Amino acid sequence: MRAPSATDIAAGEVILAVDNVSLGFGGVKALTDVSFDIKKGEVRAIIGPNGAGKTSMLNCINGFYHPTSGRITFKGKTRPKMRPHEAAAGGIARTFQNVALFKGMSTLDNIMAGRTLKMNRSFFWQVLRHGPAMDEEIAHRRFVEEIIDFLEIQHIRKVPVGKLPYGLQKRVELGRALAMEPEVLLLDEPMAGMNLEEKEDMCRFILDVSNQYGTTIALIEHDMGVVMDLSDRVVVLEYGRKIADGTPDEVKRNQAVIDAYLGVAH
Ligand SMILES: Nc1ncnc2c1ncn2[C@@H]1O[C@H](COP(=O)(O)OP(=O)(O)OP(=O)(O)O)[C@@H](O)[C@H]1O
Repeated sequence: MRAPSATDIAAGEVILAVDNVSLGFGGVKALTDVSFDIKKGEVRAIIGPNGAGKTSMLNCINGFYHPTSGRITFKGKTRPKMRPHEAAAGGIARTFQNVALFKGMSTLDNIMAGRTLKMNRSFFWQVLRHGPAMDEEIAHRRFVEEIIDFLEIQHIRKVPVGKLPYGLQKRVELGRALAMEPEVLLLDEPMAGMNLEEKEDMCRFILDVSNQYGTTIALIEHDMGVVMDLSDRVVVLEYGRKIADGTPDEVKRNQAVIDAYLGVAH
């Protein structure tokens, strides 16, 4: 989907690094001194019990929160403080735990909304829908149609997303994130609230995004079967601290992880 550029990191190299990141809300320490990296092209899971700091970590990575201390490096450069739309324009897109779409708008328009970041023509030309802006809009629409085909949602392209079953809404949200042509895609509980069939479909699309487009994916997921099937590496948080990091098999056998999920006090 995305053409390689000279500044691209090679597959398997670190594309994003989290170094000693801490985040506090008043007296609550959501994250304490967390470090891990994400390699280009991998599927990286972030797991942990409720309140472990997983969403806070994604929010730090996409600029929604600013770490109290520590740093985040993206493509070899320390990330300055930035807002989510700046992070998205820079190549980091995300989806949310609860679907965040324009419910009254169609599937097509929601995905097109994700594309606005890529639009170069001035508002003046866009309003006129004339000349260069028209050519650009046609190219963007073609790109969005490709995503719609890829996600097999042609049959709902005109349907307002508020009328769609939950599983399909999550798929549209994935489409909107893909419309930004992200280098790193952050997925916050992409299977939450889905039935088994919807989960299987979503798993397949996530793997296809990874395999066909080489998009780097970091995901938070509670379903351990899904995590073990999808991920190349898993980082585990508990009470805002990293307690394990490794392949799914390594993490599954890690005693601290077993204890955390069984609720054993440390
Ligand atoms: N905006 C906020 N203000 C105050 N405390 C917060 C805020 N966001 C998160 N927290 C606290 O930070 C800690 C980590 O929360 P976070 O949502 O990151 O965990 P999580 O692992 O994503 O949990 P879950 O699996 O339940 O979604 C929790 O104690 C939470 O209450």
